[in-house]
Amino acid sequence: MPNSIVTIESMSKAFTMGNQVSQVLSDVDLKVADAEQIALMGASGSGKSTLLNIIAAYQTPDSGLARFQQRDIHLMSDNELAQWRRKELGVVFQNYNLLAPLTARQNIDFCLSLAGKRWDDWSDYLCQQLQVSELLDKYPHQLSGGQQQRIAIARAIAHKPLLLLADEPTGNLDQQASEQVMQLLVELSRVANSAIIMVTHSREAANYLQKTYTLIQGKLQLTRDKNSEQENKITPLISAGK
Ligand SMILES: Nc1ncnc2c1ncn2[C@@H]1O[C@H](COP(=O)(O)OP(=O)(O)OP(=O)(O)O)[C@@H](O)[C@H]1O
Repeated sequence: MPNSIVTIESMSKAFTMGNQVSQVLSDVDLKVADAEQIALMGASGSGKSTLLNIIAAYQTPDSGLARFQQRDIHLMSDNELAQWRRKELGVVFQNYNLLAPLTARQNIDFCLSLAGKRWDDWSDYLCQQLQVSELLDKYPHQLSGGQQQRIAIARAIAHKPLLLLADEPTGNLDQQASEQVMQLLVELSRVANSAIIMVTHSREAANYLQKTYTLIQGKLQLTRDKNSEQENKITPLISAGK
């Protein structure tokens, strides 16, 4: 049995707006093994980003626990959290979050230095694979949305994190660029033993990864497992076409 890098047990989260309570996550359990790659799917508003934010400790659950290896994520001190995020975590945010005063190269370099690393062959390689090598001296405002997204991906994986959390990393990309990103993420997982949890609306993107979990009415279900080639048919997520 491989070690779990992420363990989520009985996780629940609700949001209250006025007198309306919306139960977004309801007793969610999840185990992600070392170097395992999983896609998180589900309808818009089903709670995918909320789950990712809870794993990254940007949000706290109402109940349940989330562990990274043996550490309870929500019991880490601010200092431990900062060190963990710098060294072991990579995050691709939905809105990229590039630092505006820094060039693309400086954005990547900055995160590398926070992890105690320097620009190396892997940095060159992934910029080349993401087709951003020619864009490195530009500032975020000089880049298109898709270009910013690819820089954000490079920045999140340059230090070879043990865990990559990616919120729709191919959301703004054309098909060819999406395929390149997905191939690169699978390669990252292989060469750096990185686990990946990726939120996506794209079945094509999800199919690159080993498993797909789907959030439905607050519950998380395994809906695709490449290893066992077992598919639970959940309409309309999985088409009836043969
Ligand atoms: N801070 C908040 N306050 C109140 N409600 C929130 C908050 N954050 C999220 N929600 C609500 O929780 C639900 C889940 O949001 P979340 O962003 O996790 O969904 P999602 O599955 O990632 O959606 P999408 O695919 O559209 O990005 C939504 O109904 C959203 O309105």
